[in-house]
Amino acid sequence: MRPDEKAVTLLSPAIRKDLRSFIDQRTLFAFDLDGTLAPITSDPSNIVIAPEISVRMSRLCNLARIAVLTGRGLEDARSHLTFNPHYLIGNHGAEGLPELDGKREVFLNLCHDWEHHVRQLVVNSLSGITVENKGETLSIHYRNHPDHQTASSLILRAASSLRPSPRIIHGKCVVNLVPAGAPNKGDALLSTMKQGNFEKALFVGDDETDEDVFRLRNQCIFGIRVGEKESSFARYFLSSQLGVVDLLDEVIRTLEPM
Ligand SMILES: O=P(O)(O)OC[C@H]1O[C@H](O[C@H]2O[C@H](CO)[C@@H](O)[C@H](O)[C@H]2O)[C@H](O)[C@@H](O)[C@@H]1O
Repeated sequence: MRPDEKAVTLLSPAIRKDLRSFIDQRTLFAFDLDGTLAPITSDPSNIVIAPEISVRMSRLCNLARIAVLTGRGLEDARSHLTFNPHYLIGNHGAEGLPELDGKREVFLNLCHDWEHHVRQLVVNSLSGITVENKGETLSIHYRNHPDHQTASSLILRAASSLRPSPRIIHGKCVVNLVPAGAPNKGDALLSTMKQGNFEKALFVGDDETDEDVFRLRNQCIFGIRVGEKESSFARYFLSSQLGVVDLLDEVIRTLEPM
């Protein structure tokens, strides 16, 4: 890391102070994966959690309870993790919660049908568009199409013609289609807190799907967004993904016995 990068990746004194007085060993520490634990890359299969983050996450797993809440499918997410979280929730909240067992089949069938239609409507006619069918949800990526605006409008038009209508979540060069009524990341975090009797949680995320947690505006959740955004509901921000290292250091320092 260059010295000028280091300056902007340090936590602000305000977050540091609030964080120290909020967290303790009984807090659930929840993290998003893409854009938070791993930097964004052009190929979704090539993400890498940096060694500086891996080593700190493994340490944190021994000090407290850790959850990863990701838009990826569970098995895919697991294949990229370098530590073993105590809770792993996939598909934006639609996979991995105990209360979802009976709904899996319905979600899989819906996504199978949507994938078929989306391929016919956009993928076959536009270059650089890929559909990631993750079982319970679909992600339609347009990062590799030369005109992002045109690609996203065409994908949105196709998505809004699907029946039954999906919930549409925008993301980084991606449009996510989620079955209506499936839990979102906010629901998933609250459910995991209840399941494990956690009174408080810290959550770090970077994207629209993570706003479902920030939007709760729950005093028991310390929400931190990676990357400032005016319209975000998050209370705290890190200027970039590199700031996660300093955040983890602060958490570990606060939790470790003196
Ligand atoms: O909730 P997350 O863990 O942040 O997952 C959100 C989506 O992440 C992946 O797509 C995004 O990251 C890719 C790799 O950096 C990038 O190439 C892509 O443009 C991003 O949209 C993943 O592929 C999706 O399934 C997740 O929903």
